[in-house]
Amino acid sequence: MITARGLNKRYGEKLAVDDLSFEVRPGTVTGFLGPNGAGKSTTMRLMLGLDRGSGETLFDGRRFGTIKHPMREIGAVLEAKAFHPTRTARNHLRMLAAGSGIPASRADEVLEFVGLSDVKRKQPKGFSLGMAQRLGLAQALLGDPGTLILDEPANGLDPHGIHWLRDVLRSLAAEDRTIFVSSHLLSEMSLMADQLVVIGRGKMIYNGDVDGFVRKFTQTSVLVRTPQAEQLADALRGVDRVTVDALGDGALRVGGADPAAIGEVAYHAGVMLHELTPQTASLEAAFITATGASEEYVAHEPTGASPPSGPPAAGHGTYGGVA
Ligand SMILES: Nc1ncnc2c1ncn2[C@@H]1O[C@H](COP(=O)(O)OP(=O)(O)OP(=O)(O)O)[C@@H](O)[C@H]1O
Repeated sequence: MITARGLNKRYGEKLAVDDLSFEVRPGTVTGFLGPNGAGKSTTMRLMLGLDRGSGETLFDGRRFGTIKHPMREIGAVLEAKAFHPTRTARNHLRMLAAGSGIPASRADEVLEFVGLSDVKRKQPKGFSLGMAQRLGLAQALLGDPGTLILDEPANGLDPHGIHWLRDVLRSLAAEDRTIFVSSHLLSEMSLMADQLVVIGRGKMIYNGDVDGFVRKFTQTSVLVRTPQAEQLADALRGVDRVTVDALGDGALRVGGADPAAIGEVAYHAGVMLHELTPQTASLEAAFITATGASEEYVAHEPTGASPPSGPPAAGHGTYGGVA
């Protein structure tokens, strides 16, 4: 169990982490989500005592700095490619193992586990980002820790690699480990996480399960098709808190009422229905609603002509930062 209380970090005038408190429970994958620059990496560094700030993080009741062999309890990867460039992957892990009283044979085990056996005698400087991420995970797992803290571990992995990572994290969580993993991408988090801690501009936006996040930040709607669209729209607009958008061709998008309520209104108005379909809100939509106002870096639409070359500038709601 990780317990973070009142974490704060200021860079000059800027409050990068603003009074964050949360818990990460064992047996679950907890996703740490936020747009670029939200403060995820800074929070993780604070948790591990690698950055000065205020607040406290306890790992099963103890601060990181008081744990005798941290590698055996907490596996952390905060930066991909943080390896000695010329030492082989295997030697890199064997050296770390020796420093923590872990048998050297464990290096080969974890390299096999992350799929790097074939390149274990190679130097990480030639590794792709995806391979470096796998080596980072191998390093984190070296001491068979009960807690994992991973900053953007899916960054650089191909779709196959992301599915592999999801399966790995889920199976580690199923062994009752505590897994805290950051990403700025909803698509990844929705695959991997059971629980979410969502931040924007250093502040807590949401802390709870993935479904609850979608429910809280999206307004679910119902698609209705009827040959009497105008008549039904009039009847529905008379109901408190119901919103109706006419989509054309006899289709309406209705918010604020479930299919049963819409069916009843239609029945009483003498309207025949051809379709009544709840629209499931995506995690992506929830993320944009939740963090839209707190995005740190937003590319703006060009005001004049399009740039002479390259892709068009991204609009609000994309999180490809322009740091
Ligand atoms: N060493 C530093 N000096 C000054 N400001 C910093 C420093 N490190 C981070 N920041 C600022 O603190 C804020 C949080 O940065 P952080 O890297 O923690 O965000 P993040 O959520 O990890 O972003 P990303 O998803 O882009 O990695 C940002 O506005 C960033 O510019």
